[in-house]
Amino acid sequence: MKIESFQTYIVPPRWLFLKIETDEGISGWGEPVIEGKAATVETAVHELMSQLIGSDPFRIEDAWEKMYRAGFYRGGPILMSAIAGIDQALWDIKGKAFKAPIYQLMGGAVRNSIKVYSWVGGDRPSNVGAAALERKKAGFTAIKMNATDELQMIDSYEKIDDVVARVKAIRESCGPYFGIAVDFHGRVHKPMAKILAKALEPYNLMFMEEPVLPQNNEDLGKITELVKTPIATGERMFSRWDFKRLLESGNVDIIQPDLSHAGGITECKKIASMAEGYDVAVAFHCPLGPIALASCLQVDATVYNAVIQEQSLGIHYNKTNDLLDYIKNPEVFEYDNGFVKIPQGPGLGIEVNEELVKEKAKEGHNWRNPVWRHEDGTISEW
Ligand SMILES: O=C(O)[C@@H](O)[C@H](O)[C@H](O)CO
Ligand SMILES: [Mg+2]
Repeated sequence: MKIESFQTYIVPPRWLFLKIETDEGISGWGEPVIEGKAATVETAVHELMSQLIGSDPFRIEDAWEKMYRAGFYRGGPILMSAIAGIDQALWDIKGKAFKAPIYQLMGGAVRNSIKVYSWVGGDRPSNVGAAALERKKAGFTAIKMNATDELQMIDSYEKIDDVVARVKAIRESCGPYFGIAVDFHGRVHKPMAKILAKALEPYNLMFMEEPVLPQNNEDLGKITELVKTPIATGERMFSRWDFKRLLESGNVDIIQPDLSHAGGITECKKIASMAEGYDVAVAFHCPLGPIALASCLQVDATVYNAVIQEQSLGIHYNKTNDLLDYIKNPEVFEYDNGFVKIPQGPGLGIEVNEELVKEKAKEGHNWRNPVWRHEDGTISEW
């Protein structure tokens, strides 16, 4: 079998899909995207794919090493996201060719399903508390919320009180054992991160995410000295080489590589194995589309230390939304009591609705991260 051709599709709300075709009629799908830079990643996909046309799609490790090593420059969000989507599509092809779900080709399953969390938003404590309770009633056992817009180096204790009030509202509406994760989103500078972490500690969080920016990961030790709360980070780290120092530091409890940003199925399985050696858990990051989610679930099936899966389906997970619209078999994501079952179909287990993808690609998208500014006019962390 040979890789014959490929197409990329920029589709709403902010995604990029890739289809790779072989000379034997089997094709596979990937989702190579970094939010806000879809067109840049698309260009990288085209450059990388030009070196794969004509090669054997089953030699995924070889394709990965070629994309990673032969280019001299390596790593970072753009290249690793491009590699990620190509890698997913090659695994999808291989699974379909062998008529097996990808996890069967990766050593087989250690679990049948994985716990998921939903995201909740809202400015007022009462709204956030009610939104979390709706998720709980819909079957979720855990949610994640953003802490705040930004906390600058020195900032107001009023903002700290506001975050605490929202977390308290969820704790009160959903009870003592409901999972609450708080995403600091790298928006909280170190001096205030210490204060916020301490203020949230009494609420028994499931985890605190990106308490500092990944560029400042050495400061995680300052946080772990202060609080017992599990620390999660990794959505902006892109390879084993990015994760190795973090794991060696001992200052992380849950890593969150993204299957569409960090080199795909092949690389994320390896990152997860490294973490297992440090007794560190994995919660794959995935605020993305159906191909990314399907890829995560295949790897979750094989990773012993995977503890929970992010996914962008919320309270309406059993109704129509962007993620489900793009596939012909939305029932493949089967939710039950806060868990989603591992899909069992060949490859990624999803049937992409190609007609709709083509239709939506005519519309495309121009999604950009919003730009925020502080009172004094300076740019805010997003
Ligand atoms: O943990 C999350 O899902 C967020 O941090 C998103 O990745 C971020 O807003 C970029 O889309
Ligand atoms: Mg995050």
